[in-house]
Amino acid sequence: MQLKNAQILIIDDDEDVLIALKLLLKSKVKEVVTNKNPNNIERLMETQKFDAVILDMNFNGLVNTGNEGIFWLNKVKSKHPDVDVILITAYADIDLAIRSLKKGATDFMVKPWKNDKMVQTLTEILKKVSASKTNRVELATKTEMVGESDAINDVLIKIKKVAPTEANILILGENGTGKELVAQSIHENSNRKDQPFVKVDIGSLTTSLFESELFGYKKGAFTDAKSDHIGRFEAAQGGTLFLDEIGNITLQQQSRLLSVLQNRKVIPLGSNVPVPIDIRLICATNLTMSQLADESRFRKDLVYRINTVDIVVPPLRDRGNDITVLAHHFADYYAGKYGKDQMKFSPEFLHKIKNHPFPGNIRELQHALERAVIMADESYLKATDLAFPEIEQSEITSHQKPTNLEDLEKNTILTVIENNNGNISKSAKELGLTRTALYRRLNKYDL
Ligand SMILES: Nc1ncnc2c1ncn2[C@@H]1O[C@H](COP(=O)(O)OP(=O)(O)OP(=O)(O)O)[C@@H](O)[C@H]1O
Repeated sequence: MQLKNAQILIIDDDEDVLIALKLLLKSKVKEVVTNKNPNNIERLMETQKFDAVILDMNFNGLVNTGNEGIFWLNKVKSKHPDVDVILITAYADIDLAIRSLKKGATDFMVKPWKNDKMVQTLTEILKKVSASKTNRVELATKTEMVGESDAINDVLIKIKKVAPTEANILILGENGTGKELVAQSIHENSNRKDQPFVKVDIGSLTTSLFESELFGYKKGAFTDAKSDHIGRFEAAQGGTLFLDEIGNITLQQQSRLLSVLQNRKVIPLGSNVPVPIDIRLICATNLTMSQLADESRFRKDLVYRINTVDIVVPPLRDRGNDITVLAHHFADYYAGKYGKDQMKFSPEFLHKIKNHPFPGNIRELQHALERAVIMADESYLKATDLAFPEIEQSEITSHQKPTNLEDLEKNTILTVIENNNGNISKSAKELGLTRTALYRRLNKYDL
């Protein structure tokens, strides 16, 4: 990344430091946000994406041990491992420098810093590829698989292991979790990457289309067969065939598929000449393994055949902070697509997104963000810009809805503040509280 595109957060309780750094960096980077209170770091970093944080080490004027800096460094790194942190301190201390570097700081500066050294350090840090800074598994993929959670990292580790093999892969996961993206990643990281990747939504093929689509046909094989047509198996020759929604095919279709996979040959309709096929097979389904094991629904021998290795893609609700990371990713993407400024999130927007169960997973989040970016009047996404489709809402089971009193109170407070455009006095009045009582509740719920 180039310095001019970077967004930098500076946290220091010394106003003069904040002003000096802002003046130095303002014209060189995309955005500089300054703040005096380290307690605000978490909120700031959730509502906006930062590429680097410049962090003071001594917030308590009385004790200059630097421990506070390391405490806040740990906080930043635990939630945002990709973000570079440069620590600054007025007290040169080599032990402290080494300690902070071991704890994940990218660099360390002593006050007063030299302006050109600060700019040079930032430039060099941002130039580095993020892959070298985290233990996230990096894959060669055209479509980026965004996410920092352990759950998605486990999937990436598995992809990296299985991709170079010829093993048949079965991908399991709820709708919209990214199964197709996983299949593409496997192909793009395999030895077949320069050959075709062919996707067939096999679950939606009617009985009559099943064979002609998959195995092809010869001219005259049936009334509408005006010319020869190669099937998807042949189209994927040398590459990867991705059969999506495999759990939805009939027992008869399963037996046809099994025989092709066993013989590694297809016979196009209207022909009696078998065509040898060389494909790597990846299948996907939103059924669980135990549903697939139900023999009245799915042939056991076919399950064995398609499933040398299985990869389970976790639902979004089990991916922790990935919801925020993906939301920023889609907000940036759609802001670019629709020619808008980069979007920031209001705390209420963030709260709403973090508390939605996302039954439609990443696809639902993606659509919600696209809509929010389109509807937003300014470059600040508010909770009211966020709407979740009825179709997904109906799938939310009652136990996922907030039922405890604290959640209800929290949601009511957020809605009222939003309706009053963030005006605390008006919101307190509407809620029948004093301003202090409202602030106490905002504090209690970390809002
Ligand atoms: N980790 C990710 N990072 C960025 N985008 C993602 C990620 N995972 C999924 N997506 C996006 O979410 C959408 C849904 O993903 P995908 O089609 O791969 O899901 P799926 O599980 O195959 O869905 P279905 O079961 O409905 O076929 C796509 O637009 C995809 O690009």
